[in-house]
Amino acid sequence: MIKELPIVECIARARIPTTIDQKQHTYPEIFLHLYKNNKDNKEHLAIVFGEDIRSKSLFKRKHKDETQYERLIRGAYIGKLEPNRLIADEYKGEKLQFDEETGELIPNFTTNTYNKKVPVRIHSECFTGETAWSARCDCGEQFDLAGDYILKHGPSSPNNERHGVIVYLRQEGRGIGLSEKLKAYNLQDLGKDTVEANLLLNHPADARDFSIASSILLDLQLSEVDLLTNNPDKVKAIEIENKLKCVSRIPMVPLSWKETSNEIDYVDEDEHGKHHGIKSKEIESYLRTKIEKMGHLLTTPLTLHTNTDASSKSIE
Ligand SMILES: Nc1nc2c(ncn2[C@@H]2O[C@H](COP(=O)(O)OP(=O)(O)OP(=O)(O)O)[C@@H](O)[C@H]2O)c(=O)[nH]1
Ligand SMILES: [Zn+2]
Repeated sequence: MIKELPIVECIARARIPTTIDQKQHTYPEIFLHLYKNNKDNKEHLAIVFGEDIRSKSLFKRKHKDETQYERLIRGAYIGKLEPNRLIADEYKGEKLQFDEETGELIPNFTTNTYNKKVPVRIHSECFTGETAWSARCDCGEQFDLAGDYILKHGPSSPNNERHGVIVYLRQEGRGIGLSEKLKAYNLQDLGKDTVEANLLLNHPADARDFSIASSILLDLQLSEVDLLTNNPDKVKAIEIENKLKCVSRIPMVPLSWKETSNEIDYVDEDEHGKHHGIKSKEIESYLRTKIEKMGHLLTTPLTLHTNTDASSKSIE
């Protein structure tokens, strides 16, 4: 069955110098792409590692009279921005060419887009976990791990720039929004698990739609990805026949499980050789529910379960 894909358009892109990878003192630059789409009115994002991964819709000429300055300002330029630069489509002997009819970029061998297989994380917004230090979930940790993974394992170009993408979807609370998620948290404190709480509020266990992520990856002209996730639904949801393939799944093992699992080789250790993951009774129950009720592909460590039958279960 051919999936009907949302239409996405990258409306702006900007270079972000980062604070990540501090141990190696390389501080890589990333390129933040902001998208609009025809399905919801949210501004979804792609955090792109690799200057030469190019968004088709960003580079396309908006109209015949679009000026070079307008293109520079919305981020549709090659090379680097520097004071007094005036031309977006040319840089150090490279020149973009466009189809006169459609305004689309014509790929050529100097200005081609990077289209090899890259690691990708599809991440859903979580204000509580990413901003408010919540120990109820591992979203902040997963976000950081995805960046660390790309910087260690993403394919590199001759200038040592790693390639990968984090698609950041504005689907707070698995799509139910922050206010409903806060109500769900109160239900969880009343003894319900994360799935039961959603259902009691008349929401599905997971209200998300990952098709916008597929459209964004296709717009970035990627056709093969390694997906960083434990969620089998995401793998199924983002694949598009003959266009977008998930070649392999990279498990996201919680850092606090590191002592019982040797699956992470891309995280910096502290001076004592330790990693510091989230430890709380809430995260235990959050992860347990994901594994037992949402089919997440994690091998459960013994400490996670009170009942011995479940404790020996290996789901992968
Ligand atoms: N409704 C609800 N949403 C939650 C709760 N805890 C976290 N979330 C949301 O769950 C989403 C986390 O999703 P992700 O980490 O991207 O994906 P996932 O389905 O957990 O799968 P992974 O790729 O394995 O991490 C975010 O939108 C969070 O805001 C909760 O208790 N209830
Ligand atoms: Zn979260």
